[in-house]
Amino acid sequence: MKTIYLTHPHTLNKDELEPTVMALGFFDGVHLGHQQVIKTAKETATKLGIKSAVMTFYPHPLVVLRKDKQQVEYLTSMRDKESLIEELGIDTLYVVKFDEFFADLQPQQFVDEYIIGLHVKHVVAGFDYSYGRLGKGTMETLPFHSRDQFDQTVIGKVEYEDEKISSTRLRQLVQAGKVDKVPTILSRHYAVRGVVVDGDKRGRTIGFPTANVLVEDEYLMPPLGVYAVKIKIRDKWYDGMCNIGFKPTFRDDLKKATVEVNVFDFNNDIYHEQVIVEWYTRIRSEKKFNGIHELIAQLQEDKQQIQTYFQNSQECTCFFS
Ligand SMILES: Cc1cc2nc3c(=O)[nH]c(=O)nc-3n(C[C@H](O)[C@H](O)[C@H](O)COP(=O)(O)O)c2cc1C
Ligand SMILES: Nc1ncnc2c1ncn2[C@@H]1O[C@H](COP(=O)(O)OP(=O)(O)O)[C@@H](O)[C@H]1O
Repeated sequence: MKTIYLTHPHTLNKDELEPTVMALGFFDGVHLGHQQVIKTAKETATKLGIKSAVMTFYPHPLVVLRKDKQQVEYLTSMRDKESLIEELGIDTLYVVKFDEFFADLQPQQFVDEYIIGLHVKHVVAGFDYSYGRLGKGTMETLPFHSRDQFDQTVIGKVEYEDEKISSTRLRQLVQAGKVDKVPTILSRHYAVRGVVVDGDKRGRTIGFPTANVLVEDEYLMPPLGVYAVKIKIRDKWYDGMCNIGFKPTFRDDLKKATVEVNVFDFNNDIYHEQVIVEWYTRIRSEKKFNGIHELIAQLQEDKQQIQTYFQNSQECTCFFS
């Protein structure tokens, strides 16, 4: 897959681009609803014998449209989105910088420059997709703005248990700590990327070394607590247990929660390694213990519980293989 970054006004020339079927959307998470849109674009392209493309935007439109919102937390980084979309067999990914100039485009101008102008012959988008200034363009207005240059397929609401599958719903699950419910609508476990950094060097002295993961700050994080996780280190997945918290048994000065993973059946130096943490289930809240022995007893119990959990779950998702 080729990824092309565009900033308004773009300078691509329609005559030098191959005709394509394009899926349009922000696609944060690339969940089951998004997958339906992208797969339909791919299938339509195959049927028509032309190339497939996805157009997405960065950063999230809210960053530009809502001045109070400096940063949006994402379910997928641009890198995750790219590999997930590539996995669906798409030929070209357009990433359009969502800035104030792009946000200000009239709907017709967006269609002229970013659909017709990119040699798109067929558009696929969800029923509630909107485009152009103030989101004035909708799937109802798209045929009018198309100038008969392209066709369209509208994907209806994709639901799970009578509710629309959406990035918002996924965010609510993650923020509520219900990471075990995520796979039903995401089709994989929620995952974040980060790097292993130095901690207090206490873990190894109590028999539970922990990789302190500095998570890339754009990711939405689950709430504080202890979780069953899988962690990918140097191309291999391991089971483990993770605490997101402030270590109240030892510290009362931390400003930011740490993300610490005790990796099962593992004994290597992994400082500075890039890792991926996949969230399986939340087992308890963080507690302040009366000393180190109580904490160790709890960690032994946590480990037992999580090992049993993984023994009983046969599935292997691990998308980012
Ligand atoms: C699975 C797990 C659960 C934890 N639960 C708690 C807890 O409930 N309370 C607490 O104060 N610290 C908890 N911790 C954090 C430990 O206090 C921490 O790992 C230890 O102090 C080592 O820190 P270090 O890696 O910075 O050396 C937990 C850590 C792990 C891996
Ligand atoms: N099973 C394991 N789980 C996590 N980290 C481990 C493990 N075995 C060895 N390590 C290494 O030890 C470090 C953690 O030891 P710890 O004493 O908790 O130090 P720190 O406080 O710097 O995280 C990890 O960053 C990693 O390099």
